[in-house]
Amino acid sequence: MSMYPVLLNIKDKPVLIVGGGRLAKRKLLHLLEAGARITIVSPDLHPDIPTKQITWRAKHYDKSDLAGFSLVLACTDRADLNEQIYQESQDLQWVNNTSNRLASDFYNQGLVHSKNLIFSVSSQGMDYHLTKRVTRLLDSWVKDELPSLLEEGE
Ligand SMILES: C[C@@]1(CC(=O)O)c2cc3[nH]c(cc4nc(cc5[nH]c(cc(n2)[C@H]1CCC(=O)O)[C@@](C)(CC(=O)O)[C@@H]5CCC(=O)O)C(CC(=O)O)=C4CCC(=O)O)c(CCC(=O)O)c3CC(=O)O
Ligand SMILES: NC(=O)C1=CN([C@@H]2O[C@H](COP(=O)(O)OP(=O)(O)OC[C@H]3O[C@@H](n4cnc5c(N)ncnc54)[C@H](O)[C@@H]3O)[C@@H](O)[C@H]2O)C=CC1
Repeated sequence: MSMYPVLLNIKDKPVLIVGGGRLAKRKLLHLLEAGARITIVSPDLHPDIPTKQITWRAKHYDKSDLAGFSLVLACTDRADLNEQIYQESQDLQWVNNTSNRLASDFYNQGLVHSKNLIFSVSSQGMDYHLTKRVTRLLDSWVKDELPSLLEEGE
């Protein structure tokens, strides 16, 4: 069985990120680019997180934080807590557990943007190192080769 890939129109939709570290920053930037309304629950925030563009709950996570969010990213450095967030979510909530792919409702993908095109890479959770390598190769190809190939096709 394979996973089902989609593009979400997430503009103005509320998204919860639990944890405010390096990984949260990386996932946040893609979500902000797509216009999501982000709330972060974390006692601290990575210095590169743009505080003016998010709502920050400066506290430790508890279950009540999940209320009102369909999409949740569990990005803390505690695998047990990320798992707890996944377990405490309701049926209609989708949780990205970043420390255990086997207890996660959705995965992020390697992304390359080029004008209106989005190229995404996924190993369906099997090998993120491979995904990272292929994404880098794809990025070079999109920059170096694609423009001339598109010109030829015109
Ligand atoms: C299932 C998934 C869920 C999700 O995160 O959505 C997942 C899971 C896990 N990743 C882990 C670790 C790392 N992942 C990366 C990198 C990326 N990981 C990404 C996606 C995904 N990772 C999803 C499936 C992807 C697929 O299907 O192929 C990318 C593509 C996109 C993104 O992260 O946005 C991005 C590369 C893109 C780019 O760079 O372009 C690095 C390297 C780095 O950070 O530089 C490390 C550190 C390695 C190290 O330290 O050696 C761990 C162990 C955690 C632990 O040990 O605790 C788990 C948990 C597990 O596998 O169960
Ligand atoms: N899926 C992926 O792509 C990757 C996953 N990881 C996983 O992500 C985890 C986090 O990594 P980093 O962001 O680098 O760690 P980090 O240490 O930079 O950030 C962790 C954050 O979680 C917060 N946190 C801790 N306890 C909390 C609580 N009770 N409530 C709310 N927030 C809490 C901390 O305050 C901090 O802001 C790693 O341990 C690893 O399991 C790491 C790299 C890639």
